[in-house]
Amino acid sequence: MQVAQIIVDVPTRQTNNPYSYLIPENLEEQIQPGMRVQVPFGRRRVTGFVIGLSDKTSFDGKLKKISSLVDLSPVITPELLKLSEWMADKTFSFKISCLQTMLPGGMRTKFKKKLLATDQIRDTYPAIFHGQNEIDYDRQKFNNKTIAEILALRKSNQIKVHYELSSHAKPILSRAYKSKLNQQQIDHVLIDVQKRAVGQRRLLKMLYEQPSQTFLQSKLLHEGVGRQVLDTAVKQGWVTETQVRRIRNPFLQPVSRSYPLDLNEDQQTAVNRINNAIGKQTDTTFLLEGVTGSGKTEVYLQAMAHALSIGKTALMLVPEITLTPQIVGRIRSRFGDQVAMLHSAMSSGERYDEWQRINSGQAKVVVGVRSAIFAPLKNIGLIIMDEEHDSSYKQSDTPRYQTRDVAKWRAVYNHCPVVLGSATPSLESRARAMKGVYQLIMLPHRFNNHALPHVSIVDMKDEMAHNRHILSKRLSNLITDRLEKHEQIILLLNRRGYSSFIMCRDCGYVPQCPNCDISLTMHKDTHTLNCHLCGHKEPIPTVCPKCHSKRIRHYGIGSQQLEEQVKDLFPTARVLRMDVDTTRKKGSHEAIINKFGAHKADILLGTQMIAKGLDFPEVTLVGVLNADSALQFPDFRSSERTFQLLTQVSGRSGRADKQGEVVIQTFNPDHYAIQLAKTQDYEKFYHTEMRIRHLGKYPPYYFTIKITGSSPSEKQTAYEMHQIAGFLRRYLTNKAIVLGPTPKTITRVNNRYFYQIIIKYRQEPKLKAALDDVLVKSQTKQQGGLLISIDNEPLDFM
Ligand SMILES: Nc1ncnc2c1ncn2[C@@H]1O[C@H](COP(=O)(O)OP(=O)(O)OP(=O)(O)O)[C@@H](O)[C@H]1O
Ligand SMILES: [Zn+2]
Ligand SMILES: [Zn+2]
Repeated sequence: MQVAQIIVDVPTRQTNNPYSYLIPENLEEQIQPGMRVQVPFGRRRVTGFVIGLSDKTSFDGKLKKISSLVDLSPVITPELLKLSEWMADKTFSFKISCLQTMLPGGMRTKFKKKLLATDQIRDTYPAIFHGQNEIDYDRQKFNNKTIAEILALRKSNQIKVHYELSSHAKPILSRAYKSKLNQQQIDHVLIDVQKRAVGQRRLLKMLYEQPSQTFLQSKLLHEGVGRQVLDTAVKQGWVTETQVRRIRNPFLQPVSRSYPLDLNEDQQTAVNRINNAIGKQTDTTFLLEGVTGSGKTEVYLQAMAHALSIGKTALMLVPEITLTPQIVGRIRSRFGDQVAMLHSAMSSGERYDEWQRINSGQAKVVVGVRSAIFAPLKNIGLIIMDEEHDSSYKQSDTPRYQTRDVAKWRAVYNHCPVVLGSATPSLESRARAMKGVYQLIMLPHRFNNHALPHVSIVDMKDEMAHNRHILSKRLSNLITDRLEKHEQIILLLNRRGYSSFIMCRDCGYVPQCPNCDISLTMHKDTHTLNCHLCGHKEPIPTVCPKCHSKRIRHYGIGSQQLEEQVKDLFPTARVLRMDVDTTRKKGSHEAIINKFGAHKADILLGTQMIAKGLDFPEVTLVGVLNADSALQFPDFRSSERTFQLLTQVSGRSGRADKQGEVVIQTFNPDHYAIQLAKTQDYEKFYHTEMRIRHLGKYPPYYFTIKITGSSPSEKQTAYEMHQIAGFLRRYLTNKAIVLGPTPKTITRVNNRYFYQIIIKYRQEPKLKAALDDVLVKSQTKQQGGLLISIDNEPLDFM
């Protein structure tokens, strides 16, 4: 008898290793690693992932049996199974969490399975299909013998399995028609149809040419066969009406085909080096450092094309906010229907359909955000991470993985290169390139040698003395100038660390969240004060609860207010706003960008969303309204973030023939991150920042670990965290630096108190063992609700 090793869906330390279950006899041939099953666990029934199979002989004692199958074919590839093991280890998380993370959202929760059969199979297996082409698998009570039969059919591809989300993602069915006549009969009918009945003749011709084809109604209508004609055709018995499942199409608009462009010398060198590695199947990591507008995208496209040309697939990742229709359009125009897209703004049904196209090998190019790194793509020839420095590549919840590391793991597995691309590489990556761990490829000039934009800095301290408007004199003069010249403008409101709150002008009172140590943010659209951490909401007060003054006002500025002010100042300008509020609806992000791209607006204003990736030739002015709001963060990476953001957004200006200009408004005009963004001198920034990191013993000179502990009692959190810090100091070498515990910047969230410990180290062979020990102890003791989490290479120390 065979035994399956199963990781059960019970996320605890004790259940982190596989359990063995007997495979029911009928299913022995069918169960494969990567499928999900239901198993008895204690008194419950839980889902689990089969990760391996073995012979019973090595087991004594009584094993429980697998109760039922969840999947009829593997949903996790052998590669991803292996990856999950590595990832659990690397991110200090449970294997089950890693496996779950790899599945597209919809499949993690509720879904139904449909079996789809051809007419022939339907009739051969009446006990399964009862004369239908499509049945609900879960509704039927099949015995194991029938299930084995179904699995065999599925394995030999004689039937198809389709997952359907039971709740929101219903399949889309389209009306369609199929000929009931053979060609001879059609000939016959045609004799009787009058010449004037153009529609009928057209339909019959189409049926004649493809008698076994199922025609979508939409296609027929498009071809000039009207509804009336179709009704007649059904009545006359020429066709039958049916429904077909339509694959959801996440690409809203068709794109026209594009062809490889002639590369300039730098681009050609880059492509040659990457293609060479693709051909040789080496797992080299390249850092493609190219200034904004240098043409990195074309390099990606041609390297991907090379991977496809030798029969491989390609995976390209982009940050959440740059997965703009623009970049997807460029990729799709080159590779057509081979492209699958994975993005969080897609419905779970769409994501499932795309995932399915990838899993089945139909899609050969995948473009997506962070989670797309788990696409079940086989035979990968190239992995690209655009804007590799972007913080969205690090997952902030468990499993806290860094996409870059996963990409490198998959590259090793697939023997393919990774390309990390950026105008402002992360210090980590650039430092690795300097050490020769990565290969550095530079694109130092803009395409066609267009000049980088001219950047000026406005000191808002001076400005405030005579102008209390959010737009400085210089910026508004330039806006007027551009409007006159009929050129376009982008205005960025930096929202990181910036919120719009209300304050009493008489006593200084600021409303706070009752559950968290943070002030409430004003939401004009819902007329509420909201807590961004726990979701608490309350009405906006009209009198100060503390001193009863009526002068309780709104401070700070949101993009909505900015829009109003800009419209006030420039009443004739056509203004578009892009932020979370205006992009909530599906397709709205795309609509705004298309509108701006078609020059149906003069000013595009918004938050970080507009900072990256956009390529519009008519944009010749970029204004940054509050450059330094991120600088005030107590975080060692805040200078790097600020520099990157300013360089990126400046890079939107003057990308074509016209010289671009940038105005940066700031209260810290002398800060090096701002000064160096002015000259867009990455090289100097890199060296300056590296010196600071060296002095402060920060990454990339040191590796870091953040341990966060929380409980409902502050005293207890502090006590337990002191114990842990003490243990680490005793256990690790004296070269490791253990900082804390300290309360986190926002100590109380949802009435739990958060403390943290930071470990900095260069080489610490016993670190892994120590941290595992911390986790095991915290779980077994449960310590009255103390929850511990470990973040390997955290993005911040806050
Ligand atoms: N070989 C080429 N021939 C013609 N045009 C090109 C070529 N390479 C790039 N371009 C054009 O140059 C512009 C900038 O290229 P692209 O958008 O790829 O830059 P990028 O390096 O990705 O910049 P950013 O980092 O700012 O997004 C685009 O309009 C692109 O079409
Ligand atoms: Zn007051
Ligand atoms: Zn709160």
